[in-house]
Amino acid sequence: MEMNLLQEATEFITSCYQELHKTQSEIDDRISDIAQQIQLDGTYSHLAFEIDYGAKVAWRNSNRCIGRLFWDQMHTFDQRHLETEEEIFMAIVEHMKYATNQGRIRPTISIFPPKSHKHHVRIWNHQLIRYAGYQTENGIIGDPSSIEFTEKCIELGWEPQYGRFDILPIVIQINDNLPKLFELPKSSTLEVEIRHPEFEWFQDLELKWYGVPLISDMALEIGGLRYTAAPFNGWYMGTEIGARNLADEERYNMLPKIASCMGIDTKSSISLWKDKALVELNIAVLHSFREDGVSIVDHHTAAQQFKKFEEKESESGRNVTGNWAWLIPPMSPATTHIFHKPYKNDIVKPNYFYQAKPYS
Ligand code: HEM
Ligand SMILES: N=C(Nc1cccc(CNC[C@@H]2CCCN2)c1)c1cccs1
Repeated sequence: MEMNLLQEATEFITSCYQELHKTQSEIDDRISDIAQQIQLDGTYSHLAFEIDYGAKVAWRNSNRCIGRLFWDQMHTFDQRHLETEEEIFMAIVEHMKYATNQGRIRPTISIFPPKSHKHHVRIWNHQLIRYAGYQTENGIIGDPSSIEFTEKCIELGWEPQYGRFDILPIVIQINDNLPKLFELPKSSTLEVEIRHPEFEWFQDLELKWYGVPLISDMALEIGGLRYTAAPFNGWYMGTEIGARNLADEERYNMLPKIASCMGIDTKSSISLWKDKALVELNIAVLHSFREDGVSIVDHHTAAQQFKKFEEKESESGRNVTGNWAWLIPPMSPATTHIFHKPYKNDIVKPNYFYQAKPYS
């Protein structure tokens, strides 16, 4: 059933204040204060501790996330006072430097003004750091999943470089103004060159990936308010890079090349050449990040951490919700406990949600 703003706010304040061991009278006072704000203004605003807690619980409620053990250890940058695209871009660079931390990645979220009648902030990027993709007459260059957004950037004046790993500009739009483009400084985009611990030839593939995954296109919903620009980061699980981004046929499609460099017959599947290439690519990703001191987790360790999360949640008297198809890793899924049990995919708020693309 559809809840109105006051009902959503009441539900959030009640659960948030109870979990923070506040008194019933504090809850009642806060709710009547919010009711007054909504009466007067049609909306309300969160206190700093409410928004910090809401962002953490939204992570705890993210059914597709295997990394939730650390849900209460995230840094929140409260940037709700910022008004211009330039200020927002500077805050994004500050977030990236803080989160990167020379490789010892810190889970971090920056929260820009929520959607209201006055303003609506959108970051057009899917992730703050991502490689461009180009459809050219002799094939695709770069990341195929970025082709549409790259074309948009070029339309808005961005100069294409037609390389395999060109970092895209940040595109920020406020209300219906023309979106503004900003180039990221090199110092804010740590990258890892992929090499293999045994195969010398691996580095000749000239593969690399960026160190910090920073999702910037999801909306954070807390107590009925929608934060449409709230970029967040954690660290990578190795399979995201090694079993999807560099492996998928519609991404960098590296498995045939790796298998042939390994001298494996790729003509028939029965040699399991794809699987052998996949394992070595993932070994290379984990090895390179680890050797460069950039945080990363292998899918076995991540699954163990998720198990601990499940145990901690039940100790706290909370049910764990999850999306099984997303929680199992894309490599050797049945070697994790996740594969062998069901999860209820109920949607609980606060949470992070997809939102309509701001461009067509
Ligand atoms: C700290 C390390 C973290 C790790 C290793 C991790 C791992 C993952 C992985 C592997 C996925 C699946 C992504 C995919 O298959 O495309 C995922 C999904 C997700 N994670 Fe985490 N995560 C971490 C931190 C976070 C943080 C800090 C947040 C938010 C505050 C978060 C929120 C989410 C959400 C919302 C999804 C679903 C995204 C979608 O539906 O497309 N995660 N996570
Ligand atoms: N390790 C991460 N991976 C991650 C998390 C959320 C979303 C995504 C991107 N998911 C969408 C892509 C594109 C289609 C299927 N996967 C990656 C994190 C990103 C930000 C915080 S943790």
